[in-house]
Amino acid sequence: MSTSFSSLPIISLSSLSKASCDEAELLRLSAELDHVFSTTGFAYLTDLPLTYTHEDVFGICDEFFGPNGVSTEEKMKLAKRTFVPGNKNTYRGYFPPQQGSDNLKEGFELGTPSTLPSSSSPNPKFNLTEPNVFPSSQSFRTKCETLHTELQNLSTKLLSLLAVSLGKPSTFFENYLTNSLSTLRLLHYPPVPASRQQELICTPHTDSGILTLLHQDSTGGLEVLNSKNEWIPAPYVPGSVVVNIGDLMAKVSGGRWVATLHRVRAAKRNADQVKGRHSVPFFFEPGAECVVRSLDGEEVIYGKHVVEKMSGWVEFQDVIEEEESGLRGVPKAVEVY
Ligand SMILES: O=C(O)CCC(=O)C(=O)O
Ligand SMILES: [Fe+2]
Repeated sequence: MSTSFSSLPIISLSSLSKASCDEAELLRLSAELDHVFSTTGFAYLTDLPLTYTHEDVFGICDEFFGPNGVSTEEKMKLAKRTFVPGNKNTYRGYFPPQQGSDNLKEGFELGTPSTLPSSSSPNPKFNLTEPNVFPSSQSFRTKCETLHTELQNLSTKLLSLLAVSLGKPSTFFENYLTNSLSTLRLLHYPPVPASRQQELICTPHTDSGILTLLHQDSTGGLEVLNSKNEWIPAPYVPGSVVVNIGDLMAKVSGGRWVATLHRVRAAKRNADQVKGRHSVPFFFEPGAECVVRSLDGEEVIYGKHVVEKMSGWVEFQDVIEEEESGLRGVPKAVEVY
């Protein structure tokens, strides 16, 4: 159960960067993670074992979404097939703002830089293991791939700490790593007009998967729900990423950990907020064929779980057919992990 917290706890990961890690320190860190996931479900992680800075991350966003970034024409070449029926990519790539919905964000998504063996998709409309697509800039691609690799490594370390906190061997979640479908998502919420300040730009949701690591810019607006039904602001803490667990991991833990509701409201606008908001969630995901077992014995195939989660997404709708019959409507929802 989520508790009546009034701010998110901060956990230092400095011990993960040390050449030789003290066993007692790792046990303490594992207990700390267990505590936050059993109470708030959310925390800030600081002293990160990452080689790039917060500025580097948002520099990447600017390279894609900024005024000198990727042109609309090039973005549409990278758009998923739902948005551009002639394109090959179904699962990775660009998604444009959804006109007509209250959720005007655009995003660019990639999976692992490694080639994944193809897997029989639970739904023929999506190829979960398809290769990434990128704009022409090689340096943009390299930076995105580095970010993905480092966040995957960090997630791997967190998973072994979480395994220990459950009284299991540190390798307990190792089967999640084979052909992992983890997704790195660059997000841009365009600035909202003054009349819409404080309105929701990302509707309340829990993340559906295992573990999320979120880089957010300093715009603010992220809020997390506590047990008293109060929305607690989670502003940017310098040098941090926000970590939270998803519905599936809450289930894996037999309900010990909590997947907490969160949302984003448009921040009060000031002169330097012409860019809108950028955030970069990394969703740690097992492989499509991974059997995710809960402590209470339930099992789900991860690929099946993903496709079920997507049933509310715009990609899931038969847009091409609807377009052909002139019926294209407002999507039910945009992607939320
Ligand atoms: O943009 C944010 O800060 C949060 C995004 C988020 O919660 C999500 O994509 O699941
Ligand atoms: Fe989320």
